[in-house]
Amino acid sequence: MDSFAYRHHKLHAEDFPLERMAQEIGTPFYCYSTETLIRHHSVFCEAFTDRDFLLCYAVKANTNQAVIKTLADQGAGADVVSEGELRRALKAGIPADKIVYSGVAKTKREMAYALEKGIFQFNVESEPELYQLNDVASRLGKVAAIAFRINPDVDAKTHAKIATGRAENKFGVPLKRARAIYADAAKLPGIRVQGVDLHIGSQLTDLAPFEQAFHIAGKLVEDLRRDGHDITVLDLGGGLGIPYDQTETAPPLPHLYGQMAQRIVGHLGCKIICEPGRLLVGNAGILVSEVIYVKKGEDRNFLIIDAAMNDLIRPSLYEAYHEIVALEETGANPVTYDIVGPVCETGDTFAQGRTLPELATGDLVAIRSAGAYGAVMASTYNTRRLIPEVLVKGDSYAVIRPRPDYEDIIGLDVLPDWLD
Ligand SMILES: Cc1ncc(COP(=O)(O)O)c(C=O)c1O
Ligand SMILES: N[C@@H](CCCC[NH3+])C(=O)O
Repeated sequence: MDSFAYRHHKLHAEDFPLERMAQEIGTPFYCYSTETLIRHHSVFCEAFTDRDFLLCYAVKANTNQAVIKTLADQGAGADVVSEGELRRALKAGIPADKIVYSGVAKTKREMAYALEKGIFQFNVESEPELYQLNDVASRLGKVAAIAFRINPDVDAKTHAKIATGRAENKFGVPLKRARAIYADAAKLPGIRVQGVDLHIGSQLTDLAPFEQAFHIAGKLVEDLRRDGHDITVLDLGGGLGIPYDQTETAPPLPHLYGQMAQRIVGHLGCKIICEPGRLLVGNAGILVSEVIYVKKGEDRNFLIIDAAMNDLIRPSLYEAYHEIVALEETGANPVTYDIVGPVCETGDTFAQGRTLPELATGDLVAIRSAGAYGAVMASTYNTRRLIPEVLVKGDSYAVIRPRPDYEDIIGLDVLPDWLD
């Protein structure tokens, strides 16, 4: 098993008391490992040693305040896409000058907030956004440091819903118009052009699309410098994939990604920014759930667990594979199950045809690789409560986000007088 997998034996290690946690907290819950977060952060940074490098954790992957703080304490910056994420990153202690702001639809309010905080860079994705940022900055007497996110029209060879670098995707400015757009930006008093940015998609399992995109970005940096722009920053985005299925070949490790990046763009002497999200947190988290019923269908066994699509939507939304393991290795006979949740949709299925030791009501299972795009994409569908998030450090754990009371969900609705 490679160093990026959330090590299975950890589930049973004495210092990782999942069964006790389940009793104390109740299921389902997310559990994150401090040790794994720190290891992933350092492995990624080591891939870019000896150069001006900033890791900006894409906080959208997991916005748990303790997770962000753990990475902030390691020196991570942040990639944010909303005022909420910016507030979270600042609250976790990430200095504004280590924060980049991505996203296709930054509002005036969000721009003003980020300018007031003095973030390192706006990654601008369109001309209208450029002009609006110039207006907001000028009004505040500020100058916004920017990179344009370019759309290199590269196929990231990942799930269509998370590929972002093709011409038909909404992201970035078209490469063909990039030089003209940079020329326009250079004339604006509220704007200081400093970089080039890209992000071609998520869960990439092959280096080739990255390499293609980095070539394009590198060539653009050279062209822009020839046009007279002082380009000092190259933001390569995130997207490096993680192993979800241990039976498949693992995606390339960060040191290979780093070597490739340095080979393609190292000579430019730019400050390199990377925005990994999933890679840092994905395999640092699991979702622990309890079996409610085992139900015999016409031709299959359903393992009905207390977690559902509203807690972890990736299998329903992307047909994503997550390994599911029994917490106790009982040695019971293997049984093949469809593993489903309680929500009233057929899509509330975590896995089909999985073989596990025979399980019964009350047994615990862990859904692995659930640290990225898990809790952050949760909803209260079926009026289910958001589930607790727990951080483990050594032999202790802390509930970072407790399970809310039902009244805290239901009481959010304020009835008008005429219904009172
Ligand atoms: C602009 C940007 N940067 C970084 C990321 C992080 O991607 P990943 O979690 O795949 O590393 C994303 C999400 O895909 C993104 O949209
Ligand atoms: N939500 C996606 C990743 C999206 C990346 C965001 N830019 C997933 O679970 O795989």
